[in-house]
Amino acid sequence: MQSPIHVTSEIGKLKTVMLHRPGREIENVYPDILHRMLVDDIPYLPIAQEEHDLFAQTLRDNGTEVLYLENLLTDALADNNIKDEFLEKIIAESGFAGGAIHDALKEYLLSFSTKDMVDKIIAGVRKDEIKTKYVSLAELAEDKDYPFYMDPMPNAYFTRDPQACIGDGITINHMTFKARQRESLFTEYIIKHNPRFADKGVNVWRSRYPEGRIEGGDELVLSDQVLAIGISQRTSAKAITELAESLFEKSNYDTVIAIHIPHNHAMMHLDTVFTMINYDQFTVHPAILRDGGHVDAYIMHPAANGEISITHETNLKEILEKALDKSEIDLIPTGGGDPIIAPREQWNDGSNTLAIAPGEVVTYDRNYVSNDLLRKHGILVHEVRSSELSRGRGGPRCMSCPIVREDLKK
Ligand SMILES: NC(=[NH2+])NCCC[C@H](N)C(=O)O
Repeated sequence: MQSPIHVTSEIGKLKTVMLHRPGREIENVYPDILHRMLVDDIPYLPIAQEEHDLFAQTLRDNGTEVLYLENLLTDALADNNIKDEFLEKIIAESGFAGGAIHDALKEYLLSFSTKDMVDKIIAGVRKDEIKTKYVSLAELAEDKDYPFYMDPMPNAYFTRDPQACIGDGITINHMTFKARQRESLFTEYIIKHNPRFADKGVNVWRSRYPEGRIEGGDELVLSDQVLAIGISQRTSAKAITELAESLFEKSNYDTVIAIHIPHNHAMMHLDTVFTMINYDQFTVHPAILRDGGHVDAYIMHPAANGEISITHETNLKEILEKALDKSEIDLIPTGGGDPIIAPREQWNDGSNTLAIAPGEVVTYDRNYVSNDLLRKHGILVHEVRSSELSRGRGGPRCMSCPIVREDLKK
């Protein structure tokens, strides 16, 4: 049976992608919680939606089927028992496993249609929206000034991170910060219960329950055998080891390249500093390279008795040439490597390109220096508007989760 998931590279023609159109969750962010919500500013919602619609249209115009997370989840919850089970879990993961607040939240959420309920869960539930049967101490005395029972999920439009499709399977991710951890429960229900995926033989390489932290922004599918992954603020060595073990045992993958990157907010994921855009071309933010183009990378392969061999290598070009069997790799520096332009454009996701076919990418219009340079290197660039979307600290790659890509010609 053909799996409904098929991603054997970062660059094969993008056939199906999952997005989330930003909604009311954006307007539930206010200055005091910016840090906790992992954003630096508050997008202006109507324009963010307009920009997002244009992004989705650019993908459709280029032959990509666009699926929306909110619709996939709604369809996954069509059966009332499953919907009930999901609600119990999401309310528990929001901090209320039982009690008066749990009961009131459940009753409130059940009063919506399933689609509106999904939108509401993403948007967040304010304390003044519900009435509890009796007043608990928690209600009276805990976080008195905090306005939410269920936090908004303003990062939901970065569909890249809660999961990642690799080969005919998926990792459903244990995300790092509380602000995003509930997002991958959506993926779990979509894979288990949406008719498009349920009982279709989708391999779950790693579920969201083991402790090690991992996010899709760190998972780069370089080929049908090679995965690159960031050791980053969001992805731990423990999770990478577990994923490598699972892939080596159950899939075609025999090489995992773990690349250590700085652990900070500007470079939270590998895809904020490094993306693949053609058979032999990559964008790279010069700040991750030491003199001579060196990084700290650990190359993992299966060894005898289910063990894993690890070698430490540092020359990024050579690592990629060897892993992809290319005689020459072209590393294109974000912002041309200029000491001001490079970090400025990287901050607004100048390295976060989404390849929609080999040598063809979608990027933010604001990163014009990087975009011009990509064109000089022969890349076809589709620019999308980015004034508001970029405020969430993610670009076209972060905003998209490829579900199906065409295989590359060998
Ligand atoms: N794949 C990515 N680079 N995603 C960016 C996610 C940005 C989001 N504000 C976060 O901190 O989680």
